[in-house]
Amino acid sequence: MSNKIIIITAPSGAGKTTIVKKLLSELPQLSFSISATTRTARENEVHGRDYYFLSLDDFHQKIDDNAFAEYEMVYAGKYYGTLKTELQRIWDKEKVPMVDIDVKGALSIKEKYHTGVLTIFIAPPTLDTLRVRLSERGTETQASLEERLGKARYELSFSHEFDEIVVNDDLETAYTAVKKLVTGFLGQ
Ligand SMILES: Nc1ncnc2c1ncn2[C@@H]1O[C@H](COP(=O)(O)OP(=O)(O)OP(=O)(O)O)[C@@H](O)[C@H]1O
Ligand SMILES: Nc1nc2c(ncn2[C@@H]2O[C@H](COP(=O)(O)O)[C@@H](O)[C@H]2O)c(=O)[nH]1
Repeated sequence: MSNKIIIITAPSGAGKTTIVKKLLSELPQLSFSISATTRTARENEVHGRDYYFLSLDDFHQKIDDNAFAEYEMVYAGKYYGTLKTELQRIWDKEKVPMVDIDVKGALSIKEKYHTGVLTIFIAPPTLDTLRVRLSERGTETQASLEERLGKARYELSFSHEFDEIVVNDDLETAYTAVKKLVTGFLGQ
């Protein structure tokens, strides 16, 4: 298999992680690209499964070593990045990295790797829906929720830069649309 990459991006709360998890459970050709981050682990998150949780010093060292395919300061002064070694680890298994990252990071990878990259933007039906979903997920403080919603307005203006846009209103409908795009890209 050639070195393909699938990127799913969206404003926080649009549902990309929900869709990505289901794709990973149904398509064994895919493997989750584990990002590095300087944010602290949430309850139930495991180092090396959900993220590589790094100290700020370690993250800076990897920036200096040019170890990232892309990285961004995404929220609350915390860095998130896709390690080149992570993409290679997945390609070495003859699988396709499933990359779940923010909009700017997605645009960087698209620009850097050009061919063999499928980019899908998951759009929320409305900004109000995002607020409800993030509140009900129960992971955000009032301040972090407002930060994510503020960024969402900006990120939505980049949706046209991606190969495909899928609106996640009804989850099953959105998932079916994304799966069709992914299997088409994988050549099935
Ligand atoms: N179509 C949908 N209808 C209703 N709720 C949904 C739908 N899709 C996802 N959700 C719920 O919305 C919340 C946000 O979804 P999810 O965590 O997948 O978003 P995300 O885009 O990955 O956010 P983040 O970037 O912050 O990780 C979750 O609680 C999820 O169960
Ligand atoms: N640019 C990157 N963005 C990333 C990466 N890994 C995750 N993310 C995005 O960060 C936010 C917040 O995630 P959370 O786990 O704190 O809720 C979310 O939008 C992710 O998609 C990455 O490597 N690079």
